[in-house]
Amino acid sequence: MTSAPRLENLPRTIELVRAADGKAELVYVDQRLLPGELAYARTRDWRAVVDAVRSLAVRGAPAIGAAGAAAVALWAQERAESRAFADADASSYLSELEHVCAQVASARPTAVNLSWGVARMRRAARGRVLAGGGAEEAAAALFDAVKALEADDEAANRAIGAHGAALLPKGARILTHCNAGSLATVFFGTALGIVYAAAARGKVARVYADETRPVGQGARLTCWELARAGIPVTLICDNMAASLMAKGEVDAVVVGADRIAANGDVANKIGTYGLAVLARRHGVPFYVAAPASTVDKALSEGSQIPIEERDPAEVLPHPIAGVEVWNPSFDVTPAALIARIVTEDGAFAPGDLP
Ligand SMILES: CSC[C@H]1O[C@H](OP(=O)(O)O)[C@H](O)[C@@H]1O
Repeated sequence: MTSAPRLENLPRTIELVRAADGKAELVYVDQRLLPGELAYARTRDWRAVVDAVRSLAVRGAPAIGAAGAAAVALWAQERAESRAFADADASSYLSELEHVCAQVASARPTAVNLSWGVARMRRAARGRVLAGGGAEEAAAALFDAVKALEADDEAANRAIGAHGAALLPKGARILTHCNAGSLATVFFGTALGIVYAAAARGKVARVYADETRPVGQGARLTCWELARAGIPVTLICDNMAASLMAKGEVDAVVVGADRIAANGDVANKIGTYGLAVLARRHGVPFYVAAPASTVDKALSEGSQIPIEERDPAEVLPHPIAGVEVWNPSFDVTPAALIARIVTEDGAFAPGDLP
């Protein structure tokens, strides 16, 4: 069985910091360069953060939620620097705030964490300004609000890990899809957070990682992360999962989520739905790990979840004349195929989410 995971070998994925000059600056791992290079990007420009989310330099539902929040905080800093609050009344500030929040939230449509993180910052800024605070006070309040969101994310992930680890048998062989690891969050991860918590309890024999076409988050990110943490990991092609389950090599499937509808339908990386069908066929429990902020009670069922379609070049880098490409980045797994949804509040049957 595994020993304690070497979490000290994992980077903090994204962090808003105070630079030497006291200004807020976002530091994040540029995940496009992994596994070849662990490189950090630094920016004070909220527009660059939006680009980083769109380009998958920062990806993973909770991580893009933190990025969205930081983008609003960086705008507030830029606004405070650009001109005194005195030359524009609160209503123009709040109008600009709405415009920036809408732009940041539009960076990627499926993960509700992005719009949730932006909305949390919008509330913080509005509260400060409507209470009579100026642009400087609003910027300072947003910096603190982002730090609180970062701390909340890691705490939620560790709670998810503990609840999820309790579901797994000793010697568990776990199949996962995409990357719902520390790299998909501020730190610790959701699906891989369950792996880390279970490994710390000596319950993990091995993780099988789907490569996850077309962007390869499993091959590039999950394998890199688990290997650095000292967790035994085997990479498989997405089309090998069925045979692995047929051989009886999988005790549980554990994946992340980008948005969960009120009835427990789950949007996650494309290919998740197929894994859930295979798991049901082979009697393998299918677990979804996500913070409660991923649950969107405004949507009654999964068919209402917006599914991002990305550049066809991700699938076919060299176009072939006459060949169309369909590249949805997510799919929806019906609640009926899910054994438990694990949040920081516990492990729930899909229809019983609080
Ligand atoms: C911890 S949830 C991460 C979630 O996000 C991933 O998508 P992407 O890499 O495109 O941001 C995938 O759906 C993961 O399950």
